[in-house]
Amino acid sequence: MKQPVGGPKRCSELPWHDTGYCSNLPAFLLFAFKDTIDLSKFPVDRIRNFCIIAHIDHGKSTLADRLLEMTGAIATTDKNKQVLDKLQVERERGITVKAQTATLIYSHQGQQYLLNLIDTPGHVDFSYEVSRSISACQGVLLIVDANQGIQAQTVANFYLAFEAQLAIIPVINKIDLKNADPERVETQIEKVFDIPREECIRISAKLGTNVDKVLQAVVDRIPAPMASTDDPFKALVFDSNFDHYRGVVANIAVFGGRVKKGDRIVSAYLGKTYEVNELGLLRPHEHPTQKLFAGQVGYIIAGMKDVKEAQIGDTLYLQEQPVEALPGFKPAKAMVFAGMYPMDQSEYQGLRSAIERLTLNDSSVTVQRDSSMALGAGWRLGFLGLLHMEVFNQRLEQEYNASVIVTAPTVPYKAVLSSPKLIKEHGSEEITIVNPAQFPDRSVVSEYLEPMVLGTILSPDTYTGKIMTLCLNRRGIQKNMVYIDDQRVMMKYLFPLNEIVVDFYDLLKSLSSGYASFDYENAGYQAADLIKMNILLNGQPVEELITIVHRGRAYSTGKAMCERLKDSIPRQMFEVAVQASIGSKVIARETIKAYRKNVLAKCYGGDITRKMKLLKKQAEGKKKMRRIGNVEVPKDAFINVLKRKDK
Ligand SMILES: Nc1nc2c(ncn2[C@@H]2O[C@H](COP(=O)(O)OP(=O)(O)OP(=O)(O)O)[C@@H](O)[C@H]2O)c(=O)[nH]1
Repeated sequence: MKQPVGGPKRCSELPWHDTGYCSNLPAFLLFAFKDTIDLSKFPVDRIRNFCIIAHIDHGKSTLADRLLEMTGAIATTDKNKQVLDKLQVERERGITVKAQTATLIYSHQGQQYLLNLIDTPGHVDFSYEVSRSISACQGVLLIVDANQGIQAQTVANFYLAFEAQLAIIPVINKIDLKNADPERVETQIEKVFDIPREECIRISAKLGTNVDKVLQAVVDRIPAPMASTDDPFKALVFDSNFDHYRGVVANIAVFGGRVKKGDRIVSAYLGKTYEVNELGLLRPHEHPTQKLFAGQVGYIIAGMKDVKEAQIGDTLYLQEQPVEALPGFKPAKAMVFAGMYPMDQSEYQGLRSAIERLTLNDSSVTVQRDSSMALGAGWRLGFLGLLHMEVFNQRLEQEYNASVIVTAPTVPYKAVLSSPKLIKEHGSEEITIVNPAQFPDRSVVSEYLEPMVLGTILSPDTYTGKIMTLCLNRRGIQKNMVYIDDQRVMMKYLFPLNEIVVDFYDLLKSLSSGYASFDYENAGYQAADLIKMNILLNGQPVEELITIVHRGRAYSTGKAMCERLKDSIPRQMFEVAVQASIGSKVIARETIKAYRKNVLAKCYGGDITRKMKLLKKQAEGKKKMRRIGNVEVPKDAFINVLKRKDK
């Protein structure tokens, strides 16, 4: 592998390589981890594997910081803020995107315990990360904010843990807040989850209050993993990362036996054999050890060159001791698709390599090559949700300095074909359409299907009326409505995914002054009367703006899209007609008046440097535009065009 100039040294070149403490960490950190951990000293009954689950911002990462501090995994300083949120985007947005693992050593009643903690993301788009973290655990800490109470993701995450039959420890966080009402939250927990209020632990993760009780509860209430070192080695891959120097680093939970450096292991999924180069614990940084035993959670590096080789949910076993594969997971299903194009075709290669590298670490993104008349060569990417897409985009810009145009997101529609010729061509009667430009015509289709979701909304009851109107506007069908205490309601709605994917959550938040929360789960497909709507700029159809709409909504959606395009496309030197059409019939039109922006108009006199500065600024602004036909379109216009302004 090529050594980057000035990059970190490879393990084998570091002076302490032979000591078994090698890692890509800087030296001062390495010495901090020079405590030898004899893992064989931790029999399975003194191991606890648990994850922290909660609604966004209820304090998972802050609690994880405190647990790491209290067990000595990191030093106690006020600088420990969301230590497990390692990505720049996580720190900027204050959200967890990727689940992280940390092994803690905890002394309780004279005994040492090995605790494996997995901090998981709270947002609905990343619930896939939660479900796979759960599969490596026997218990969860369910965190609920003492002020906000149970929210939509609390409910969704509770059910993930409940269905997996894990021990659930309810933890009420932020009791230091002035408006904290732990009594009320306990009532909600009793009512919604049927957990006795006595089981709740009231804490302040920020101040560290009662966090020791959480550690005790982990040991007392979460069962040890059911695994034996006498069994053949068997491990579940529950996460993986790509490291440019060492290849794939797979996070594993050992369900039986033991594995050591130099062992030859087999991936049950691919049937390929690898040699174990390195393994160890995550504390939370990599801490190499000689072996991993049944019940433990750690990482393994075995010369896998692509994350596809370390399939999430795969089983690893020793070459000489084949075992039956563990159940694994359903692959994450992309629910939102969008085109991604370089701002300029000369940046195509750079963007391609950035996308490839980023998808190496995020196997839930699907990538297909695509091209368009206006935007040139690009890709069609599939994401778990809109936030996932935004985070991916932000990471491309921040970590790879790539500037991209993202087209309007769409959901995966299906069509049942009626034309025998097309059925033969596609090899099946039912096709999935992820690019609206390829939406088949009604004449060759017997039925269109759209993806549905079951949404859960929790809100104070004062906003119920407004929320019901919003849901109705989004073709929602109410399935259920219950009070979870004397002021808060939980509503269940069946929605077409397309209606909630772009801006539903923002609108729900703003009409409830931030108090309502929303989560959803897939609910299959339903037949729908769908049509393809074109958008034309000066008579030229723009493929990237083709949208699939429900027939009953075509007129209002077309009108709204034209209005929003009028707002986002700046005036040009000529008049621009923005039209929405169905087939050849124009259903809406807006006109952008001609205008010539003379940036020097206010520049009196002959200050040449000032003039140059203004002209440079204008040129930079133009770089963020894309020419479609003869019209300059800002890159954000493609995505903003779908954002509605429901009342
Ligand atoms: N007052 C108070 N604030 C807290 C407490 N715990 C966490 N916070 C704050 O709540 C905010 C969210 O905390 P995080 O730990 O990032 O929450 P999270 O659940 O990990 O968030 P996601 O990763 O986005 O799901 C931060 O501003 C924390 O400082 C607490 O006990 N008291």
